[in-house]
Amino acid sequence: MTTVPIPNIRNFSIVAHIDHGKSTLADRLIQMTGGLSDREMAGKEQVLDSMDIERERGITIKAQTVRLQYRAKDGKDYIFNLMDTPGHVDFAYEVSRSLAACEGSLLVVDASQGVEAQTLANVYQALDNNHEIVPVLNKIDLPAAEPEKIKQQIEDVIGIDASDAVMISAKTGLGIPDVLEAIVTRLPPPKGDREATLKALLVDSWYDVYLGVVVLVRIVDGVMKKGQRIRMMGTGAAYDVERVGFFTPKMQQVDELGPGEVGFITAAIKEVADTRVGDTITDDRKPVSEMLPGFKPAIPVVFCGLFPVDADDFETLRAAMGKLRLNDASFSFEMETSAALGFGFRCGFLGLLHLEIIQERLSREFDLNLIATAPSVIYKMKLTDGQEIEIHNPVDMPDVVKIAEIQEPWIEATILTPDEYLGSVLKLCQDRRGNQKELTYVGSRAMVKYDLPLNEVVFDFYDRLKSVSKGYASFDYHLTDYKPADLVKMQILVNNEPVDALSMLVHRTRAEGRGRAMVEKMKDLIPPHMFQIPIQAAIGGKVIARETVRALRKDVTAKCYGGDITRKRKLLEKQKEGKKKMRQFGKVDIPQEAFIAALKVDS
Ligand SMILES: Nc1nc2c(ncn2[C@@H]2O[C@H](COP(=O)(O)OP(=O)(O)OP(=O)(O)O)[C@@H](O)[C@H]2O)c(=O)[nH]1
Repeated sequence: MTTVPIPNIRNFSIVAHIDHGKSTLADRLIQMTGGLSDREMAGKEQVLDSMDIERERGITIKAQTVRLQYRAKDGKDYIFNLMDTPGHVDFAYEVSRSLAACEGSLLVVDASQGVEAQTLANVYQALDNNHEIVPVLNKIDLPAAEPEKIKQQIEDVIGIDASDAVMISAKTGLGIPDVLEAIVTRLPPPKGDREATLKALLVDSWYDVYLGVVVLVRIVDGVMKKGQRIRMMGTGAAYDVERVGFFTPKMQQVDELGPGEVGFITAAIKEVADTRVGDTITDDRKPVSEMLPGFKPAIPVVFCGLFPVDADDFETLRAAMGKLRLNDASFSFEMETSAALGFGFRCGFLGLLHLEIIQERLSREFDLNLIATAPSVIYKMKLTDGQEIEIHNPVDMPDVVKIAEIQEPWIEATILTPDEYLGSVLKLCQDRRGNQKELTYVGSRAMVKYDLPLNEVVFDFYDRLKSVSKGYASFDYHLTDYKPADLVKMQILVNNEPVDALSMLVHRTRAEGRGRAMVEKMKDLIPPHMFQIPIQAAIGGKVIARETVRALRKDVTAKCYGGDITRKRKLLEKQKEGKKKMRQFGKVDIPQEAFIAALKVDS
């Protein structure tokens, strides 16, 4: 039994910064190797992005894999397994698991833009996985392309040889044959032992309405066959393999998958939750003794409450979330009740983009109108009685006198920005309690590294960064550690009663600014009532900002002089209708927009 190279296979990913052309290149590779006919490609711009929202936003969310057949210039036939990876920082975890299943990466860099924050983050992950890297300069059709300069940049910043980078235009198709050849000649083949006991990596799993749970596997040793009884080593569960196959991207079934191959299996697995991504799959009758290294599970880092605007939608919301979770184990939810917003769910996400995508899918695919409460991170609290607890909902915060210390998560952020916006970027980071760690230059652009509290980033950091840099700055981050923080629970009181859905944990120095901005927004959006309504931001018993909604002077019908009764009725009807979209809170009706606006303030 020996581990040998499997010479006719190449497994690789494409790593790139968002918009540098990863999906366009993937489509070209599929097209040139005959995976799909031109007719099938037509009308679908990006074949690998299967979800509508993905296509619309141009962001690849769920990692997908296709098998391509290629006859190289050496006259031999090769099998390529192209593992698609998402480019956005929230999905770094999905990138890492795709990378673990292959031996090499094409590093795509936009020749008119150069190296960006996610280029760095993704290529470092590929290098961590011992990948061979082939640099590919894309968009050389653009007049602004500067391939020689960008090659130098790749060498200076990333430290890999870019002298024979492949120059392409994924859009026009120029240079694509060179990419195919480079995959054969420059990326290493996988290694494995066909005679050994089955050992495979569980790369991904998802729910398909026709096939049930589909598991994406990378075979390391041995073979996986139809009818074979397999065991998932992490969970201990055993299954009989029903189908074996791969995607071209069309589904194709085969009898078995051998070492070095990537493909899918189905096996009467009930739920995606029964499969653990990173698990080792082996033969149930003669299991291997050692598991593959696997990878860390994706854990939610950002939380918020989601409440239906219309209370009658609660069950629909529950069902919709259940459906989304079937294919996204990193999204979590549990029921929550709020005095202000009624029944809803506390949800956990990988990051802000993940939150936005889920929210958008709920409203678009399930036609739900939702209010999201302020995003929160996980805080660690040491209590005076020695207990340690974790909190991601300000509502659960214990009484301050019981808290000995609060700790919050910090991140290391890498930001690349054109020099002219550097001042604004530094100010933004500084305002968000950041500590600058490093400032270097990548060509004419500055690269800054900052330590920042995650809690300051989850609000609107990314939007602000884009706006202060006119869209030119790029950003990537990873969690580092927890540090003690002077955080306080800020409450918003409407008519002297705290509105639970608007509570948040903020840094003491930032509380006043945020509180003031929130009460100002609410003041403009809460309609006048028959009485005066104070709106206050408070920490403990101390009011830090206050606005007042003045009382209505007259009854709405007063100006009708008691004359025209139908007109009077109409006015009353109208008033009633307006009320429907409000939340009755104590004696005050708060419109939905007021919640949404208060939670969206930037300060
Ligand atoms: N001019 C030019 N435009 C290109 C080229 N390749 C891609 N584009 C365009 O660049 C944009 C981004 O391309 P995508 O392939 O969606 O980029 P991506 O890296 O997959 O982005 P994400 O899926 O968001 O990670 C699209 O509008 C493409 O049409 C190229 O070679 N030349």
